[in-house]
Amino acid sequence: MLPKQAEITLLALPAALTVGLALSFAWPTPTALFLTALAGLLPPLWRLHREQAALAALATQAQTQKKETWDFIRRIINVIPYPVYVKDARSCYVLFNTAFELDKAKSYEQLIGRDGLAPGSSEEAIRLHYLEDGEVLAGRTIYKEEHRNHAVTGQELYRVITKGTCSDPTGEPVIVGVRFYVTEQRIAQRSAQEALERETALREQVQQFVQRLIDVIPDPVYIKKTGGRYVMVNDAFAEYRHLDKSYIVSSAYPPPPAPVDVLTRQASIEEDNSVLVGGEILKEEHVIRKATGEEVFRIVCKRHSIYFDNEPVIIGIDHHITRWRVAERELQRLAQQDALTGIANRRHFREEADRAIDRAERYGEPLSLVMLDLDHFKHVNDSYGHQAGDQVLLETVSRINSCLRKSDIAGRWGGEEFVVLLPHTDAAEALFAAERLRTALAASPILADANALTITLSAGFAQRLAGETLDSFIARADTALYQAKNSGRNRVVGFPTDNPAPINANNEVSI
Ligand SMILES: Nc1nc2c(ncn2[C@@H]2O[C@H](COP(=O)(O)OP(=O)(O)OP(=O)(O)O)[C@@H](O)[C@H]2O)c(=O)[nH]1
Repeated sequence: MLPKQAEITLLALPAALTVGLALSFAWPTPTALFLTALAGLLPPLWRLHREQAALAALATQAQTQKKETWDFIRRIINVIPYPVYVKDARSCYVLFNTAFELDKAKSYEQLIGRDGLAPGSSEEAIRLHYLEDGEVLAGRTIYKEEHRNHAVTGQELYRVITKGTCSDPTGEPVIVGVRFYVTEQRIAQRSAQEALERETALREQVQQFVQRLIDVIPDPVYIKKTGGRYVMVNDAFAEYRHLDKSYIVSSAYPPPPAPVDVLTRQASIEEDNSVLVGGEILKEEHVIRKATGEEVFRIVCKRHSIYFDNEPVIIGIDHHITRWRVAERELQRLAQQDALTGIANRRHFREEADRAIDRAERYGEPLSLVMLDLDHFKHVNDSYGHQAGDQVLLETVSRINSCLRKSDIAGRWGGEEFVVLLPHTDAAEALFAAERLRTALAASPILADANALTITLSAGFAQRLAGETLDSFIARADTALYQAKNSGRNRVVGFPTDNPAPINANNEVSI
């Protein structure tokens, strides 16, 4: 647009030309000539005027178009619910949406054309602000997440900020920034993480408690996953396996197999598989044999369960009862044995004799019994002492045992009285067996407390009659023994099988 004076000048020039020409024809003075010359400048000045006017119009149009474009872009970005802004090369806001105004908690007027720095920002904050904008203008793209509190409301915020550069409609470089809020997601993530951490801590506490609980149990207890992977074992289990507890549960795959034979192990694997799919194993007392040959008595219980990580597991307890069984066996042995001589006591002998009678009855086999009594044993005790008497009893049993077959059963009937059961033996064979016993004792003196004592015994024997009870059987042998004592001692007397009546002198068998 030309200034007003220039327009007046240009409009005055045609008038000056007209006046100049009229005067030069009528009165050709220097003034007229000057005016004529001035009028000659008219065409170029007019052209200049037109060109300047056109330029001014173009500039006005460009400004209008830029404003329209800016307004259009602003309408577009106003639709975006996240703060979006454009800054010029001086880091001042030239365009932004209403979400950005709300985000900054400032009005349009407070933001437009300003750098947006909070009043009182530190020099370092200002420096970094311009440094980052400078880098963006140089081509760097910013992508960062910030965790902060809202300047006005104090609300906790998480936002992802992106900044890049491009040219504005006039070709000037600008910074385009977008703030994307992820507060809800991040808080939800954080809550989930905190919940997970709480659950993990709780799980560890529960695991520690369970560990302490099972460590109190004196029997091996374990929790096992598929493939024999142990996830928890107690002290007793580690001790039984002779392995470190942490090694058993941390070893990748799987710990050394249990020290049992192959068949036992295979059976155990099959049991595990059935429990893992929901079964249950309860094995009453049974015996396994360790590789060392040692017997282990136990009661096994395996139950299906779900571990903390939702995997199926076996909770197992091996109730070891070996020491009770060993003690029980020992008690049984003691209850069955005579304390001094170690052979069967009267009660156990009767049990064994009952079984032998059953067998003999079933198979129709002969069965004989010999009652033995030391002669004048009281005299040994009285003369040499009780201890010497004991030594005599021990040696007597030793000699009795040396004369018997494996299937024969010897017992102490009481005091210095013994009983021997002879399976598969009839009266004739029993006579020889009893005589062998008598001879074995009388053959050589017994050394008792440095005294060589010649000891003899008397014996009575009987062959069992079909259907006869043990008491009757013993009574007949005892009757024969009584007869042996009465007829002089150191002898064997049999109760005849063909005459179950009480013995008398005529049917006595004596040697
Ligand atoms: N040292 C010892 N003596 C025992 C034991 N049990 C019983 N006696 C003794 O054995 C003796 C048995 O004596 P008696 O029943 O009179 O019989 P005996 O002296 O052998 O006479 P006869 O049988 O008639 O030949 C008693 O003195 C008992 O005290 C024992 O375990 N050890």
